[in-house]
Amino acid sequence: MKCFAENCLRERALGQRNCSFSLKTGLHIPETESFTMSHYKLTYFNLRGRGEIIRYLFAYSGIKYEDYRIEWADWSSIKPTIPFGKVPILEIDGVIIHQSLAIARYLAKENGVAGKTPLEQALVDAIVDTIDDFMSMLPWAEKDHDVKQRVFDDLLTNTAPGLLQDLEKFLGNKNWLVGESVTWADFYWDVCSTTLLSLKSDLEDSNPNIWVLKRRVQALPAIAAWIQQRPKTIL
Ligand SMILES: N[C@@H](CCC(=O)N[C@@H](CS)C(=O)NCC(=O)O)C(=O)O
Repeated sequence: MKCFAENCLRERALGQRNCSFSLKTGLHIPETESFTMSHYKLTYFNLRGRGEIIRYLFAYSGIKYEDYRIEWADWSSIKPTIPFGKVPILEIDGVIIHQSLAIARYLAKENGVAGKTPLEQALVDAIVDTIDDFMSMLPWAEKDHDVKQRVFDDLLTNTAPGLLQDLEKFLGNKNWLVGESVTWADFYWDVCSTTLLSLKSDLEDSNPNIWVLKRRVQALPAIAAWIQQRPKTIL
């Protein structure tokens, strides 16, 4: 039987721990024969988009996963097979989780970057949701090119600076957005700000501390390696 002792979960996912679980004693028993490594399959498009925060968490944790990237041409036939019809989804040993932030939060909890206490976790979630509120206002799927351009310009010029100022204030002189160590809120800031800068590079001209934070995230060895090796896509 698989061991679910808390301190074994991460090592098991990494394939570093072989253990089983005694129903008699409730303790884990280091053994090899019962060991099975979870299989993770991420399904998304060939974009950073809403899949990238999940890829960051896999990169940071070192857990192996299948990074399945759907071709646009295949999407209409794949969509009906996906629960709720949207991606990203993450399959873990046959269980499917949908919603990018639910997936990311799960991986963050499993890998110790969700915040150290319930209060920190609430603050991390609040920052992620605040950034996500803005990213979700951008009309990604708008068909009318002129309307899309106009709304993007308006949001990036008139709304984004206020958000960045608020984040700068929240961060203050701290190294990380929440607590004493990196959390997935820092990852989400890096992922989303990369997209924002690709749309409007002069956003970097003010609010210096949040851009220092971005460089701090990108300097984490596992994240730096992922950025270097990931497929190059526009978004
Ligand atoms: N809130 C969802 C949004 C999911 C979503 O809208 N996904 C888009 C791609 S970013 C999608 O599947 N679009 C294709 C479609 O709706 O047919 C999440 O964060 O996962």
